[in-house]
Amino acid sequence: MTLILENLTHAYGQTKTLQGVSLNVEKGEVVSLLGPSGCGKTTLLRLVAGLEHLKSGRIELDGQLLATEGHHPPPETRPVGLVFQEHALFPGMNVAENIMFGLKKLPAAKRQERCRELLNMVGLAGFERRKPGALSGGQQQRVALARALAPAPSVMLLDEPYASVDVMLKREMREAARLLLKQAGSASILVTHDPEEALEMSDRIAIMSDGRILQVGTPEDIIEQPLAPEVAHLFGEAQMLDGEIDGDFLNTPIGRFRIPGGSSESMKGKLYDLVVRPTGLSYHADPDGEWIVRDLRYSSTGRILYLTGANTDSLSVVRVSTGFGAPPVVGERGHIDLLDRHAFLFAKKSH
Ligand SMILES: Nc1ncnc2c1ncn2[C@@H]1O[C@H](COP(=O)(O)OP(=O)(O)OP(=O)(O)O)[C@@H](O)[C@H]1O
Repeated sequence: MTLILENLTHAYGQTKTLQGVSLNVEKGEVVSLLGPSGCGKTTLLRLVAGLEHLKSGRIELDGQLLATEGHHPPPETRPVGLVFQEHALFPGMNVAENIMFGLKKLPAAKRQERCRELLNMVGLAGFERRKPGALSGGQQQRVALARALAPAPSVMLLDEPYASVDVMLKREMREAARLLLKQAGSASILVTHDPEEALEMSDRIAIMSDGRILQVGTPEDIIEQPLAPEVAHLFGEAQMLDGEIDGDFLNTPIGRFRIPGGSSESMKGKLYDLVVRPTGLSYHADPDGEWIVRDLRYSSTGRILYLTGANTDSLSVVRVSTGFGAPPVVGERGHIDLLDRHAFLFAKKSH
């Protein structure tokens, strides 16, 4: 076990930012913190980096205490590499000088050897003498990654590093960065609010909300077995609907759905959140059906149908995934079935 965060709390004045966060990150593992703006992701990174003082809890690295209440070693003494969105390369230094900045303790020959190695790793051999201003955004980001990795830190912290990169480049950079981080063997934490980025980059994802971690798991766990509506809602174009159990059906404002396997006695009359992805529903045409096809869209994984309830005036749609067979006709009626996968019922908490 490399990095252990234990029951961390933090507040800026009266605002509680972290409320008892615990997380372990193994050597060579990439863990993403995923959650909405303001949930405390950056604060968690800043605590590990030493840019904020911990109010309570402890941070351990390789069995050694790194920080706790009253013990805050300064950032430059921590074996931590940082990559932020605004990559903060030194504009007056060339690429090689930027990368070698954290290697001052090494003899010059070793420094240059490490710099060459890193430039090869990030695919920028030959760019040594360029100034950051003469590089593309993607190249600057790779230099920032090389600079952070140069001293071989035990921990790498990345805060929305690809937020300003265009979509096509983003995928390539994420793949390359993940391989580099795995190769470097650091315990890495990546902050993002983009579920796709978390899925592409991570061995595990920690879903955060309001200063707490709601769930930690592999991408597969998080997608297939979400433990809270907020978690289920993040992935795969999910929709969240309020509903009340009525026999074996869930009545929602936009229509009713049969519950696969029926409802149990204890569910009857209770309020639920239904979180459903288009892939969690199936459709078949039926002139007596309770749903009307309003629109459809082609996607790389099949067609998405947009349906409204035939017995409501609501124009709110439910999205249903179908295959590539003959498309339904706009205006036709049909049935929708909730499937066992990708449709999740969560009992509403009573207040
Ligand atoms: N220096 C500060 N002083 C006071 N409040 C702060 C400070 N930094 C952050 N906060 C507040 O703490 C909360 C958590 O902020 P934090 O930056 O950790 O969230 P985040 O999840 O990283 O958000 P984002 O995705 O927008 O960067 C927010 O309510 C924010 O307004």
